[in-house]
Amino acid sequence: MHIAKYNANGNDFIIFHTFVEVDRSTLAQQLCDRQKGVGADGLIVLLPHSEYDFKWQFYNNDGSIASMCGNGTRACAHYAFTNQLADASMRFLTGAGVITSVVENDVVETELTTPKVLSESFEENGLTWHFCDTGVPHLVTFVEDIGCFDKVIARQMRYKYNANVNYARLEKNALHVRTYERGVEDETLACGTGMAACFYSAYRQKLVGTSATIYPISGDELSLRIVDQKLFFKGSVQKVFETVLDL
Ligand SMILES: N[C@H](CCC[C@H](N)C(=O)O)C(=O)O
Repeated sequence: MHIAKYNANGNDFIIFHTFVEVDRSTLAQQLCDRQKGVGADGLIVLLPHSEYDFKWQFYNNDGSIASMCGNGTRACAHYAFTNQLADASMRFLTGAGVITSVVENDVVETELTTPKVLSESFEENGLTWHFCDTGVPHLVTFVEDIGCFDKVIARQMRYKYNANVNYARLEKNALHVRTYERGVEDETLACGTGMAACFYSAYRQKLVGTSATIYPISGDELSLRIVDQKLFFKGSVQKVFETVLDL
């Protein structure tokens, strides 16, 4: 099995393409295991599709299926273009709907799904939470010091609301974001839909304009912009290696 390992600003993925659509939850757990496998936050499998350039299967590293993955869309778009599976501008089907991504060298911009507010903002654990869906559900809280990211609180909120949990610090027109990711069950170095949820929550409160620079804990720089209620997420991706596994 030919696979590629991608790094999307600290969120890392194993990617391959195939004609065979089967449940790959167990394979995802095996390949994503950082001690016994290749190691990654998720597995992305590209499959043929009659209407779009391809469709994908996305698995978190615990084998759970997620409908969307912002960083994953950028990595798999680069993979698809590099492997001549799609042109530089492509449309592919995810569990959250059709995604458009555009590849330009190592920079990829994805038009995410239309964001949805999931509840009124609320207080819990001494913090104000905003709840939205940017392809998957995200809780967002704004803090003065991103160092106060509390994994115990994040884990508790993740299970109570079955959502990813983000702490964000606003700085002029930039956001610093830390994310506890559902399905990884830990903080990841970057979470695309999480960064988008933080930007969208800040935009709705008029804390940022129609675009902003976002810094995940990896320190990389990404950008988000909103046009006619559509979110555009842009940043670099890196193919770390490709190899053949005798699976
Ligand atoms: N862990 C997420 C899916 C991956 C999201 C993240 N890796 C991204 O870049 O959006 C969930 O199960 O809701």
